[in-house]
Amino acid sequence: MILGITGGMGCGKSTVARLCEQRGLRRLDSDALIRERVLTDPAMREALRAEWGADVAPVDAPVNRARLAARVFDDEMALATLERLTHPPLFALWRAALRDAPTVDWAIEVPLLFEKGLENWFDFTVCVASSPAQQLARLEQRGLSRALAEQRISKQLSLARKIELSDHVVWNDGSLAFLESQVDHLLAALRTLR
Ligand SMILES: CC(C)(COP(=O)(O)OP(=O)(O)OC[C@H]1O[C@@H](n2cnc3c(N)ncnc32)[C@H](O)[C@@H]1O)[C@@H](O)C(=O)NCCC(=O)NCCS
Ligand SMILES: Nc1ncnc2c1ncn2[C@@H]1O[C@H](COP(=O)(O)OP(=O)(O)OP(=O)(O)O)[C@@H](O)[C@H]1O
Repeated sequence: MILGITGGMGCGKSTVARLCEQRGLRRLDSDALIRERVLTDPAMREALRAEWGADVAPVDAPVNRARLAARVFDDEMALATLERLTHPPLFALWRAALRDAPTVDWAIEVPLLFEKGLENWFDFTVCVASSPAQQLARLEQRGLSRALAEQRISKQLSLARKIELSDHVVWNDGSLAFLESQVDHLLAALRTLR
């Protein structure tokens, strides 16, 4: 079983994926793969330097993600360029992981699952959702300003549309215990469908 976990930024995708992992699924976090495997690749850093300069992708230091974010999230062409560079290596990493362990159950976090038409990778899609107030509060708590959070959220499909498109919805406005009980119910239901 391959679960695709999507949802609003900061709504709790990673938290749900970790709960799935604790319940025996293997987890892949697309943001972490981009950060740790894709943006660290020397050829990628060179491509980013050619596009946005050495203050974004220095020769002797890691890519400055805050500067890169500032360049792309207010410029649609720049965001498209970054996605064109980073998505193929991300998909190659997914493919290799799935190929190496074809019989395990997977929970894959994919922020842009519907935006990029990635449904066919997954047996089931799950949207993790919360109220806008809760979403912004959690993002602010993590140090992202309200303005930057809203700018990034505006580049994604609306949460309402993600809810409509997904097979299952986990509502994460309450306690962690409530979230855990929803994940337990969901996995029990999905396991009977296999
Ligand atoms: C711009 C970057 C460097 C900013 O890094 P940063 O550490 O600040 O954020 P991080 O990668 O942890 O992403 C946090 C959240 O931002 C949102 N986000 C990331 N990329 C995008 C994007 N292309 N479009 C809309 N929202 C995005 C997602 O909700 C994600 O969960 C980074 O997000 C990036 O390289 N993005 C492009 C790759 C991508 O499209 N990733 C999503 C693959 S499904
Ligand atoms: N039910 C909850 N109760 C309390 N805190 C929570 C709950 N769910 C998530 N959080 C916290 O909210 C923050 C955002 O959650 P998480 O990182 O799982 O979201 P995300 O959707 O993966 O975010 P991003 O889109 O930025 O990758 C984290 O600090 C997490 O610990």
